[in-house]
Amino acid sequence: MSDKVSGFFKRLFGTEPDPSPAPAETQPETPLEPLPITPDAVPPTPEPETETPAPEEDLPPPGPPETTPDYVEEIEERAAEIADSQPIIPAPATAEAPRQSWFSRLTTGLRRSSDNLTSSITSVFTKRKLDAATLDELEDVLIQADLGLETAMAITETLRRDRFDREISGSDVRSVLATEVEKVLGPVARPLAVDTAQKPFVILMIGVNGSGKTTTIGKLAQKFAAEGKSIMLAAGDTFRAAAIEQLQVWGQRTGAPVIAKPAGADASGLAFDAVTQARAEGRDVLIIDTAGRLQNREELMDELEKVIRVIKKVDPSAPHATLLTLDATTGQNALKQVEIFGKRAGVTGLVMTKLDGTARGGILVAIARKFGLPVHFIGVGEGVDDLEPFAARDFARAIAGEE
Ligand SMILES: Nc1nc2c(ncn2[C@@H]2O[C@H](COP(=O)(O)OP(=O)(O)OP(=O)(O)O)[C@@H](O)[C@H]2O)c(=O)[nH]1
Repeated sequence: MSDKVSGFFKRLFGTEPDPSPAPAETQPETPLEPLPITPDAVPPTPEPETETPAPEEDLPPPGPPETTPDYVEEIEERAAEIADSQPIIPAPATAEAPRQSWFSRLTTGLRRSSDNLTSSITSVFTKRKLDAATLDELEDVLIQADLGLETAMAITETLRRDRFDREISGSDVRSVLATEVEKVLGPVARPLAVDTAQKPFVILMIGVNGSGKTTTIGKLAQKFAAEGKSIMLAAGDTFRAAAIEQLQVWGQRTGAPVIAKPAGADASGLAFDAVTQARAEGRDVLIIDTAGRLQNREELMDELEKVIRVIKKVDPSAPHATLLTLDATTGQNALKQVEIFGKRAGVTGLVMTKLDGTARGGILVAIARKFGLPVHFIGVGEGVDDLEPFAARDFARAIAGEE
């Protein structure tokens, strides 16, 4: 595990990210002229801290006004003012922070989940010998930690088989927990393989509101840029002006052009333009953002299907990866999200974010067992280094509280 610059350390505790930012679900009717891409439209905020990272005091409230030409003009003027007064200096989000290995950041990030589990395990294992009542209690603890019934049963069965009526400590149980969790996660821990024969390799980012799509795109763009890939971003969350600006900030940091239109523009039209342009420019990777949508909103899921159909008009093999971002703090609801987004949008892989903000990290195990979809990345903070490829063993050890 290599050391990386980290800026998240001081933010890990006491920050409970908002799991349900306001939906922006009204589809405006009036098509607007494309805005010129203005990569310097926003100040060089190191990383988005809230759902609406741009200064808000000048902005009208979100909603229908975002779609008016006046509003768009105002944004452009404000962007120009900011650009004049403030040079954009792309900087790593976490430049001044101490270096810390990914494993220790993972452990710190998952501390709420692991503390929850290990303290419950310790309180169950007060007796010296393992009996049936203790096993039942343990099963309840594991189910409450969102690990899922099957994994909970697998763990208690292993203990029943190997340790029944024998002396056992909390740390023995934690080690069985780590082993069983790793068994479930091993097969799904698969890196996101970018097929370099595809120019561009199109990644579509989907998920419910506030699950971390835009932030994840920024972090991925940073990783791809560091690998020397030529990237393009598409601000397909056309519902929210702030999301467009947020992506433009990431575009500046990573040197990636951002295809954008004013808030309210048609998302599928934007996706079409983006794939066409990325193809014409021979880009390696195109990452397309989408508006957050609740999986139970039929019309919004229809719209997502349309975006995919339109992408296929330019390249029938695209999107080459459809990544569902899951906010770990949503717990059991994440299972429903995987099921419905999977059916409607053909999810090819998962990214789980905000594992640092919850005691419910065990949900990833339940999801892995139920769907077997590849888990490509996990996020344990808002900083650019807080997203890493998913490693089953590290996660299993961290959640079981094993150092
Ligand atoms: N603590 C923590 N916060 C995160 C993580 N990933 C994203 N966030 C934060 O979650 C919030 C929402 O992230 P966005 O990327 O805007 O989410 P989105 O899915 O694009 O949101 P919509 O555009 O509303 O659908 C932001 O404040 C992010 O900084 C993470 O791993 N940990």
